[in-house]
Amino acid sequence: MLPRSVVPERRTAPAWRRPAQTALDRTRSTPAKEPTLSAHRAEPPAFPGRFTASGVFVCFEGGDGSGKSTQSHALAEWVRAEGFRPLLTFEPGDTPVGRLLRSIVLSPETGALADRTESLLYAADKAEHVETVVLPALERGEVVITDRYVDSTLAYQGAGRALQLSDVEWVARWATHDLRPHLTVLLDLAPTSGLGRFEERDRIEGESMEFHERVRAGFLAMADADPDHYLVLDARLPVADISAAVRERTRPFLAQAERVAT
Ligand SMILES: Nc1ncnc2c1ncn2[C@@H]1O[C@H](COP(=O)(O)OP(=O)(O)OP(=O)(O)O)[C@@H](O)[C@H]1O
Ligand SMILES: Cc1cn([C@H]2C[C@H](O)[C@@H](COP(=O)(O)O)O2)c(=O)[nH]c1=O
Repeated sequence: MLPRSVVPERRTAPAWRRPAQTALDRTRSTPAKEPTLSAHRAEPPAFPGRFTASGVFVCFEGGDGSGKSTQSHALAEWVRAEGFRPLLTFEPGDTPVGRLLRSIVLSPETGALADRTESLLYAADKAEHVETVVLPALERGEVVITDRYVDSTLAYQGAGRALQLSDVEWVARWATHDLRPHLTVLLDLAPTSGLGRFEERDRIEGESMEFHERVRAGFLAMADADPDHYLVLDARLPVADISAAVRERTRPFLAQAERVAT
């Protein structure tokens, strides 16, 4: 090994370490460089939200059993029929490490977890998901449809658990590069109805009704605060009616997706 004094200082990263420009670099609200550590200390960074200019990012949110999976599949089918490429995905668990995280957070055998541990495990799943699945697909101009995203952690860990919402949000926004869906569809349903749609309960579904009521209120508050990016639908409506409303709100965004070559 060379002594430190003769190792030339590298002022810029070598080309192989410099990331290529991504869809995220071309978002509408883009601090291209991470603030320095001292900047973080002086002024906590705000999270204004970043929306990619390529591809379309649609998210389904709502309580357990509200119909997210049914509707995400229906939207993906329609997107394909319209001549675009859908990428159907979900949180937690749609990456190799995410599968392990999912089994930890959802398996009843895990038992009690510290609220912060649970929050960080979900955040880790999101970080991996955004970096390896969501962003690359948006970069390719695809229509990414995710069953749950950051709002789920804001509702379940932020409103449901005894954690400071702003802390949960900071971690989740940081984990996801503050990437936001162009549209979030909130399927609103009373927890008694949603949980009544199936018999088995995972670790989170097994929480009290008060917990699930706080989660529902958390989702509704987020949608209320930002109507431009949310579509709230009554999840008791017939499946076909919900699908039609979702298609109508999604259609204008397809202009920024890549058509499949024919
Ligand atoms: N609009 C609807 N009306 C009545 N039943 C519905 C409706 N949408 C979905 N369902 C039924 O409710 C159950 C749960 O639906 P689905 O799996 O799509 O919900 P989910 O929100 O993805 O659930 P989870 O939170 O467990 O992931 C399924 O049996 C599905 O057929
Ligand atoms: C993404 C995310 C999810 N959860 C909870 C919500 C559900 O109870 C489960 C996921 O189960 P699903 O059948 O796949 O919907 O996890 C959460 O608490 N925090 C999150 O960030």
